[in-house]
Amino acid sequence: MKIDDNFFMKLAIDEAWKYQLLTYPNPAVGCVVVKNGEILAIEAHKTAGEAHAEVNALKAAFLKKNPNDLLKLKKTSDEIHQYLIKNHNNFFTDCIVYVTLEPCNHIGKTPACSNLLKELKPKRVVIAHKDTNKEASGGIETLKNANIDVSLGCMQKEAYDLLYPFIKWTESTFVFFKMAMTLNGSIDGKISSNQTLAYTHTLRDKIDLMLIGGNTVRTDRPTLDARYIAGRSPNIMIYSKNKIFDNNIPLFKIPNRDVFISDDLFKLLDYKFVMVEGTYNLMNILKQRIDFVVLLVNPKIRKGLNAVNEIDIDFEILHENFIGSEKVIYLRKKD
Ligand SMILES: NC(=O)C1=CN([C@@H]2O[C@H](COP(=O)(O)OP(=O)(O)OC[C@H]3O[C@@H](n4cnc5c(N)ncnc54)[C@H](OP(=O)(O)O)[C@@H]3O)[C@@H](O)[C@H]2O)C=CC1
Ligand SMILES: Nc1c(N[C@@H]2O[C@H](COP(=O)(O)O)[C@@H](O)[C@H]2O)[nH]c(=O)[nH]c1=O
Repeated sequence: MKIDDNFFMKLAIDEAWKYQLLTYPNPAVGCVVVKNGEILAIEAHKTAGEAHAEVNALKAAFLKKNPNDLLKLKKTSDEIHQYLIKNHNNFFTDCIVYVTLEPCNHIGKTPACSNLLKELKPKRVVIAHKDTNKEASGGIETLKNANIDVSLGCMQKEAYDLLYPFIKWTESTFVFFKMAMTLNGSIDGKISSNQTLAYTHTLRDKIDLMLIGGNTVRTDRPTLDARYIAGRSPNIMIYSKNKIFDNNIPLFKIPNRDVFISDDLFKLLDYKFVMVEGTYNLMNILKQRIDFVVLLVNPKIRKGLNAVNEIDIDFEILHENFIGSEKVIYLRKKD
């Protein structure tokens, strides 16, 4: 294996995928810091409002070599920025920083990463993809103006796949289809472990709208909240021609959220970040509208409903992660 820019950038991309969709409305971003060939930090942006990937990585890199430094007490992005700018002691001048997205150039909920890098003056900054968001872009210019060597375009295709949900929800609506199954394709009953259900509930907590099929509501009588993480219950659209559902189904009893029944899929376009919880009936109906499929696979074989259907779709695997001993697979339909 060649230890080159692609190698380090791949580490940054893989780290960012661990938080894919969880950073909404921000993009998933990863960052690696290398000092004289040694990897000091592999970090990511984890949730909106908290430190960006670069800030987490620069902090971790500095602490790797200065483990008792007061920096370890600095928690917020603001505090880390200010501390590093005052106390970097030229630590980063022989470092290369790999980042999957152009460092932000604006002050949002956190200060600008381009300004921090400008002050720390790493030897080189390698960037996979330009920022598509006009408000935050311009980081490359800022770094170049500070005489920092910048390379752009390393692993751009992979970085684009990583960035795609952000591009889509910024411009219009990003729709992903979440489905849980066993190895032999059973889709009914409790398939996922509690750890994977907590991941599902974390997604429920982040989205603007959940779409669910009418049969699922009638058969499963679901709750569709985020109780595994004590999170926010999503607003729900039930896709059905039928306007009457049993009011005693638990999902109707959850306070502080909207539930509506509709046969109009254009309603999805009123939202930016939509999760469909479904299987093959709904996937077939929605196949032209789905951006990603998020498949949760529990490696067990069980008897159960194996939703065979007149369905024919080819996918590209974009990424795979483990959640404990289960797999989460991110797929995109091939054209
Ligand atoms: N393992 C997992 O992750 C999951 C498993 N499931 C299971 O899978 C089974 C199948 O679920 P799934 O494939 O998601 O889909 P569903 O069978 O729940 O949903 C399909 C829905 O589409 C509606 N529909 C079809 N055409 C139209 C139209 N033209 N206008 C309006 N509505 C329309 C039907 O509505 P109508 O009500 O009018 O018939 C039907 O309720 C469920 O019963 C559930 O048990 C479900 C979700 C996740
Ligand atoms: N069984 C199953 C899923 N099933 C989905 O969860 C719904 C039930 O939600 P709730 O009533 O809130 O528990 C069910 O109708 C279906 O949409 N999802 C998963 O990630 N893993 C699982 O094992």
